[in-house]
Amino acid sequence: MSDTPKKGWFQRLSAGLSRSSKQMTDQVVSTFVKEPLSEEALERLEEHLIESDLGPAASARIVERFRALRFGKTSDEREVKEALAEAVAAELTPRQATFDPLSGPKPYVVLFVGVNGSGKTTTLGKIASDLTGKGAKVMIVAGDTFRAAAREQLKVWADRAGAHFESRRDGADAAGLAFDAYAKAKAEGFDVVLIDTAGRLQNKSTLMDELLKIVRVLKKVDADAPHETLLVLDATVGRNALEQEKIFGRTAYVSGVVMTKLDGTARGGVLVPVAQASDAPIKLIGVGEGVEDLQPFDARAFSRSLVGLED
Ligand SMILES: Nc1nc2c(ncn2[C@@H]2O[C@H](COP(=O)(O)OP(=O)(O)OP(=O)(O)O)[C@@H](O)[C@H]2O)c(=O)[nH]1
Repeated sequence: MSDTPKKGWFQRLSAGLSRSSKQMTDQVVSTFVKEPLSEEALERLEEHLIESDLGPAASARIVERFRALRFGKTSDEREVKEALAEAVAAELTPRQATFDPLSGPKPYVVLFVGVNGSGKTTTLGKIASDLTGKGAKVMIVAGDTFRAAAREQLKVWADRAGAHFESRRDGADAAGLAFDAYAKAKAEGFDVVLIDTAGRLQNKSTLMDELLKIVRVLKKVDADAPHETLLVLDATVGRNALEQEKIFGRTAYVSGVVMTKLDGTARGGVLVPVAQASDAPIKLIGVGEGVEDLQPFDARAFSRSLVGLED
């Protein structure tokens, strides 16, 4: 992730966000390039921003910034895009934070939560590959003990990354597995422990009970564990991501949000209301299926890519 050369990294981000940037700028830019800034144009801008899923509150603030700019007839495409990027970045910059499991206590325990299909397993696998690539000793724990397919998929990622893999079968107690795996990781000098969790029935209390139980037993080993709880949200579900954030954010003590599949949607702007609704900052984003497509969240770079500007 963070070791990827900056240029390639930005290009991947822009390629991933191309559908969103087209949606964001096509109408917005043409509105302002063709005519001077008017109340009517500002109203249309607000509509376009809301259609791009930026949410009503942020859209209204962005429009206010545009009103203050007082574009004349001469405003060109670049000027409009720069202003839009700056306005989006102003919304997102306070909501970014870094994910750095190698600078904390060892073993650094990261819990992954989110509904099935959100990209949890893939995100965990990409992080594992990045960390082993940096020479870290990594353990992956398959906390979804009910689904053989989930376990197998995770095992493939563990093998690919060269990470140690811990699992149990057929609905074994996930908290028991997490406790034993963490104790082993501690005894054997692992740097990082990545724990996948079940994501079914996100609205049912049993799932939250199971998550809380995992957290409780990890704290028996170290009161500060898990050191990070990443909530993985799929951008393609649009504003449903806000609902998921609410459900998990309420109970799971989320410390960071990962938004995946930003390449699979024209509505990448949804990151803005999610970032603002969440107590936890955005730490990583997924813009494709490859290992290099999981990137640290950089509000400025994201905002520039979202409107189709270069770095
Ligand atoms: N295009 C794209 N696809 C992604 C991204 N992240 C994950 N995926 C794909 O999304 C699908 C679901 O990802 P998983 O990692 O299996 O999701 P999960 O949350 O673990 O779901 P379960 O395996 O059902 O528990 C897979 O086909 C991934 O390859 C991304 O950033 N971009």
